[in-house]
Amino acid sequence: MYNRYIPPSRPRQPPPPAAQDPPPQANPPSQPEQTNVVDPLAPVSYARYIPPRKAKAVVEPSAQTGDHVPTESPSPKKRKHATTAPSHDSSPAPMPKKSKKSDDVVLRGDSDIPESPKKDRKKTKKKKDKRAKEDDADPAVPESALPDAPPASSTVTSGDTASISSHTLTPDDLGDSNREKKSADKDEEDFRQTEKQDKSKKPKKEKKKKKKPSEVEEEEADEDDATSRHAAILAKKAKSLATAPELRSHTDTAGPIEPEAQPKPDDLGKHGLEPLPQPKPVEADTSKPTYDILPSWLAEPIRVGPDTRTPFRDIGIHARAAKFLESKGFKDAFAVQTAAIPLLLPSCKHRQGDLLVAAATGSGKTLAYALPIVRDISQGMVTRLRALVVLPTRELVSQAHEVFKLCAGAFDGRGEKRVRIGISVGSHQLRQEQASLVEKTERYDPEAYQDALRRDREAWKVVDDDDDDDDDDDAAAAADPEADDAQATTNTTKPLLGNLPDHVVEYNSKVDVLLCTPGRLVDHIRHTPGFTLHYVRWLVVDEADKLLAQSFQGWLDVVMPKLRTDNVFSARDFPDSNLTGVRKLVLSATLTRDLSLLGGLQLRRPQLIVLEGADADGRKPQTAEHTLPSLLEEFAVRVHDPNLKPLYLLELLQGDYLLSPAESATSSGSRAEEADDTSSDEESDTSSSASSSSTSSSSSSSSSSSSSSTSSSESATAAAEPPLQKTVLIFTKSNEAALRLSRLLLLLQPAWEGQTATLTSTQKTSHRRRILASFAAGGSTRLLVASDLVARGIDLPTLDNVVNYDLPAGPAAYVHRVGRTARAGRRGRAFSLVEARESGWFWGAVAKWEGIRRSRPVARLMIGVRPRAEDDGGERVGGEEDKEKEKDAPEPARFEEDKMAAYERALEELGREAGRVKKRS
Ligand SMILES: Nc1ncnc2c1ncn2[C@@H]1O[C@H](COP(=O)(O)OP(=O)(O)OP(=O)(O)O)[C@@H](O)[C@H]1O
Repeated sequence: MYNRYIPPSRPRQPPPPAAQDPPPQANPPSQPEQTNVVDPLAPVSYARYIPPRKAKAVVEPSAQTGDHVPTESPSPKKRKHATTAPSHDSSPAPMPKKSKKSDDVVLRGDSDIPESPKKDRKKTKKKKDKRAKEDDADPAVPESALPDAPPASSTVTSGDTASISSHTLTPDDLGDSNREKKSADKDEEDFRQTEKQDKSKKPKKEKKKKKKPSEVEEEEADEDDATSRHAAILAKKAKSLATAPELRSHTDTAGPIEPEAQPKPDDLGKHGLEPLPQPKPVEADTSKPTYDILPSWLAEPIRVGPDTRTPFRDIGIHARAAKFLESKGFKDAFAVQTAAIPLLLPSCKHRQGDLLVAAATGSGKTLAYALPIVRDISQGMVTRLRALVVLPTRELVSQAHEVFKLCAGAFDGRGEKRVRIGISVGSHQLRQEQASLVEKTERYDPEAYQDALRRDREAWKVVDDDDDDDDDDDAAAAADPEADDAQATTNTTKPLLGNLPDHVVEYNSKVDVLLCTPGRLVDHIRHTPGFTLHYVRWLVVDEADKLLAQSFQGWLDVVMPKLRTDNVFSARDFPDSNLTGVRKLVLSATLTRDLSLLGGLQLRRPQLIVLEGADADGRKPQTAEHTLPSLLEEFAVRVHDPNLKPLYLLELLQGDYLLSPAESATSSGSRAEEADDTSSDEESDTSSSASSSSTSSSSSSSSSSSSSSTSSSESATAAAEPPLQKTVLIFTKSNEAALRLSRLLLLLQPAWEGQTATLTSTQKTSHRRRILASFAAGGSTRLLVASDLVARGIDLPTLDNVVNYDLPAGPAAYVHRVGRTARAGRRGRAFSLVEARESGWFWGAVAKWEGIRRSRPVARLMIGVRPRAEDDGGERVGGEEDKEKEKDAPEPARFEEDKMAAYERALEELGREAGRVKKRS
């Protein structure tokens, strides 16, 4: 049943148009009426909410809606649908017709037979209504009976009533008068809302329509179209509702839909239910994970126990060289040397290819590659650049330089070529280095001279031809390093005109082996005339994980193509074997197993040597990523209060925790105890200014000289404090932290003044070298505070203790840091100060990580004085290892009061000194 809400009468004048909707540009505010009439949206919104008017006429007296009927009806003239909406008693002639329609609705609701009011409709309307009637009569209307696409525009006429009737009388709805009533009520509500919104517009529309009845007729015709469209849509819905149970029952009974049991494509099309295109099902990945398909050389490395020792003679080093080595303290070959050297000698006829070595710090990797390389080169006659050794830092270059010089001495005999070794680290100007690496001479060669002359003339011709755009080309060449490379190649392969007649310029390498940092190597490749890699047959990448992981000016991309080209016939032939090409040696204590990184090296027939013994718990050895020296002891010192960290360090340095030199020396073949200056009588082949024999004992700390302001009590303490006997390398997180800690230690212990040094990357290279030499040679320096600069590769044979005052950035850095001690078969100790917030990371990623192979677990060390539970008298618990009850001791460590007071005074003094430095700068 439908009801109609007739709004109460309102002021008749329409609201000012400008106040509600800003008028469009074409209709200025001065013509509000016209604006309303041409508004294209108005009829559409109105059409959507037209109420079922006839029904309302029938039920108007109903008590349900009676309350809403206004006492005063608006004038018929003001209402647009005076001819279409029969809600008002004063409606003119169409009113009876509408009443009849209303009756029809009621009838249809009861009898399921749609009766259409056809008589006063146009011909088209009749046809469409007839079709709608047929649809209603038969819910399973075939698709062919559906109406065509609806017209683009539609207006509302009384035909809408029929459409609404059709909606309420679908087969499913029939007999459910309550639902119909609710639906009608809802429609009525909607209409009321819409009517309220459109009220201001209606009177004008009505007025206009009254004036033009023909327009009203047209609108009625359009509304008929809309009606038929609605009817078609509803018929479609009815049809799909009718087929739905059928489909559902089919699915329920048949279980999963078989391909043949699915609805026919025609049916799916009818309902718009065509299946969407689906992606192909993903096939299950049956390939093996990468760790299972590692190349055999990586999966099955050559394993060697760390304690293996073999006389050099037994691994192919001839007697004289072996004797020379023995005289320098290298009696037997270490494990890694025992495994590697035979594979690199020409006597090895089997599988001569590239070699990768993953062996602990201090295991003697440098000698393992230096010895066979020098031996090979010593078999030749002419000096050519035959070996490139790339290292990440200057310090490592100069350290490896010493080992190569030692080996050169071992193979410097009758019938052998004296091997010349050069370094390039960027500490000198490029021009200086160029002069030390390449020699420029002139050779008499008329034929080559004529050839060079011809090329020279051709080059000038080309220059003349291209004169116009010369500038552009130069700029492009300058910006293109490849062009530089090409030019450098031409310079070295084709002789240039000399200054003397019939003479050509000739470049000769002054070195057989070049030890270099990657950046400087790239500089020489690009900018040094005559510098060529054509004859290189050894490429060593030491500390390979670092060199491959960091770009270093993309050095590998520059170097590798140079090693591929074979411009000079048989230039890379090995003298006493049938091998040719470049052999690559890749080494590190933390060697990467990342094949994508190693791929850049284009390895040929590689083999991997892994230095490893039994695990701490005696299990079968397994390949761990990193291996620590077997004689290294590790300790974790729990720092309860980070503010007191320097006191923990002081306590550690003064206590009995550190290893003494007497304790660290073992009988395992170490040459540390017989350390002497092996290089003093070596002739230097290069312009290197390295003078490792300097053993200046002066403290290097820039701030270590000032100690005058220490208090008398401190001086007294200092006088009582014996000088340090043990050697300690303390790592901090930065240069600044190293300087500060170093100064603080001296303020706390002035007696260590001449024994403490600081090493940072901000210092001059020569200064750093002096400090390191002093420390390595067992000079007066006992305490070295350093940043990570010396964490990797630096060989300090007499160093017994390492302290991680600040923890390193990662496990690999830890391995390299602690690996500065316990080298070459000596014992060593490493202490890490661990704050509470670092504890989880340290134990998880370092101390208990399976990726680090260690011969014994990391021990816990408690430092300081902690109150005893019973008497608060204080109990010294330092030195007790790994006691479960002390693991998470809640109460912080205490330090004696005089130590605390001295610490506070030292901090104050440090603050004052920092203030003075600030003022000065
Ligand atoms: N056969 C040997 N006999 C005695 N001492 C040796 C022998 N080989 C090497 N050494 C000494 O062992 C120490 C460590 O050698 P080296 O620096 O080559 O180790 P490494 O494996 O390269 O260490 P790192 O990974 O830290 O760079 C050096 O002091 C070296 O002189």
